[in-house]
Amino acid sequence: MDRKRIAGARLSQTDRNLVLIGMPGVGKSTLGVLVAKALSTPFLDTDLQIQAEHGKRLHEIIARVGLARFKQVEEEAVCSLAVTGTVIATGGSVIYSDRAMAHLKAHGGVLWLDLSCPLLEKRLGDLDERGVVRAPGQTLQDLYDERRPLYERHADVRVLLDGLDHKAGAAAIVRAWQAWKDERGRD
Ligand SMILES: Nc1ncnc2c1ncn2[C@@H]1O[C@H](COP(=O)(O)OP(=O)(O)O)[C@@H](O)[C@H]1O
Ligand SMILES: O=C(O)C1=C[C@@H](OP(=O)(O)O)[C@@H](O)[C@H](O)C1
Ligand SMILES: [Mg+2]
Repeated sequence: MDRKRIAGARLSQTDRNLVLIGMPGVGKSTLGVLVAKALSTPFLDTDLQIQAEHGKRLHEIIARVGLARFKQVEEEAVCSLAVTGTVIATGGSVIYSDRAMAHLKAHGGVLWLDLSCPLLEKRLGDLDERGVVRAPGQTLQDLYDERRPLYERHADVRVLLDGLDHKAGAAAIVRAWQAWKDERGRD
């Protein structure tokens, strides 16, 4: 379906995308797949789209083009999405782009996956190997403090994942999604 048709269409409730945002390592990509399986929807990971377009890993793209350009690349990739009824895992830095977030929100509900910073720290290895949009010397805690208000601002719902394994985390997301739709009178 092309973007014009989506923009002009009245999305039915089931057409809404379920959009996952949150810090790197919180589980958007892995839990997103489980949620898509549970809801019998397609799954799309914007990071994988960007990697496939460039034929490179994210940290290599960031190293090559720099942080500012990477944010533009991410914004362009997100703004060109034209899917419906899909679980979308975003990259953790997408919330720096108001334009990307507006595009995602126009066609979806946004769930912020949150995990306390010490738990996140335990889970993540070398941030440089992972490829994270951060200034030199910025710690994970610094990044969490910087981004928390942005995730909060852009999210329709926050899902706290502390103490939940993959299965329980995915189930919590599905519950939060259904509750959000029920609250808004959606199916
Ligand atoms: N609920 C969870 N409990 C334990 N480990 C998890 C959980 N969710 C994700 N992980 C692990 O954390 C790592 C990062 O997950 P990933 O989905 O890549 O995060 P993101 O896409 O948000 O950066 C992966 O190794 C994944 O298996
Ligand atoms: O938070 C970030 O700065 C980033 C997170 C990555 O995705 P995940 O959130 O899936 O790790 C990826 O988009 C990119 O390397 C930048
Ligand atoms: Mg991911």
